[in-house]
Amino acid sequence: MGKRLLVLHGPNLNLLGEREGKQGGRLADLDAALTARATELGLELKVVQSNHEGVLIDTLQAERSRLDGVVVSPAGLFGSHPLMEALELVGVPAIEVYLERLGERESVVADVCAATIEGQGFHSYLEALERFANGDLTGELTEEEEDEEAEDEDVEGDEEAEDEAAEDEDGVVDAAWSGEDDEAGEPEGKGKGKTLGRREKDIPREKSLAVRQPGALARAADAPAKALASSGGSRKTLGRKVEAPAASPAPSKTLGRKGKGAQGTPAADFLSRALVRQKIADRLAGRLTQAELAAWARSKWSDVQRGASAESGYEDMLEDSLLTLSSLPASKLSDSELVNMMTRLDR
Ligand SMILES: O=C1C[C@@](O)(C(=O)O)C[C@@H](O)[C@@H]1O
Repeated sequence: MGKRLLVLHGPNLNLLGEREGKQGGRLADLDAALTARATELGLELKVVQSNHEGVLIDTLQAERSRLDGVVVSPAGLFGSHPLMEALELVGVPAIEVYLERLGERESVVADVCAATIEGQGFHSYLEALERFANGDLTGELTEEEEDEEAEDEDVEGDEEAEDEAAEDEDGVVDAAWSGEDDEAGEPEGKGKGKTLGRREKDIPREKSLAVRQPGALARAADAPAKALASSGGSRKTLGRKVEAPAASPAPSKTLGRKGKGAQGTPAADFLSRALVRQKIADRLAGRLTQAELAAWARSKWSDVQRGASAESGYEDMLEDSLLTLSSLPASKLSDSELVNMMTRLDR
């Protein structure tokens, strides 16, 4: 059984892409891309969107006993203390994602998440899935350490499968994960008997993956460092902003239209895998139309023919990708084909 992840989409993400009036880049496209990637990675997903903080929290609590991880996209609830507390209480490793950059907005939810991935459109979520799959939640492990994590999880996964076989007898787990209308708010006591508010040492290793959930005390100590890492320099104390970031861009109020922040943004004039991935992510998030992406790819391809340099060792891969993307309006690549291309460009 693969790892089970809960993807929580926060308020207004049900309207993703609609405000722009463009085709594509909607929540259904995002969910399709997530499902496709999860299948490739051997992950099991449950995806819930709600405009209500309480429903997100109820879902977390109801699902907690069967989760290996949470991908939380708080959207406007980035400052939610109740959501942060729920994540901490359920003690399941979580990664926080945003389509756009947070900019000056201070996430409280970040305090209990292993990582925040922002500003990469759909790719923010896809990156989170990949991190859960390889066990490197912070994206900081070396390849060797990643392999060790994966090996450990294989062994522990076998043991867990035996436990689950017994639990599945009542049908609760399977029904909840295959049913479309699984209601939030399942009564307590149906799960595996894990307790809320578990301390770090009680979290089974396979649940903790590469990173432990910080407890309340650890959070106070860790928060400034993590806040610095994820917000580009601003400091915070448990979600309260102390000092505005010096050179942070203005907060973005739009859905899926910007997201081109400095952190991790590839240089636009140098052809790299990161740049092509970014353009595909822009397309998937509705920031670029098919025609715009194709025009961009054609012009980059022409630049390369005229001798412009490209990321060393990946010239052929980049040229092939540009050629494929150039004919986008004619060939109409599906979202999952675009996601696959991003994945190839990530290797
Ligand atoms: O809907 C959105 C997009 C967003 O959720 C993001 O992921 O970047 C951030 C929210 O503030 C905004 O309302």
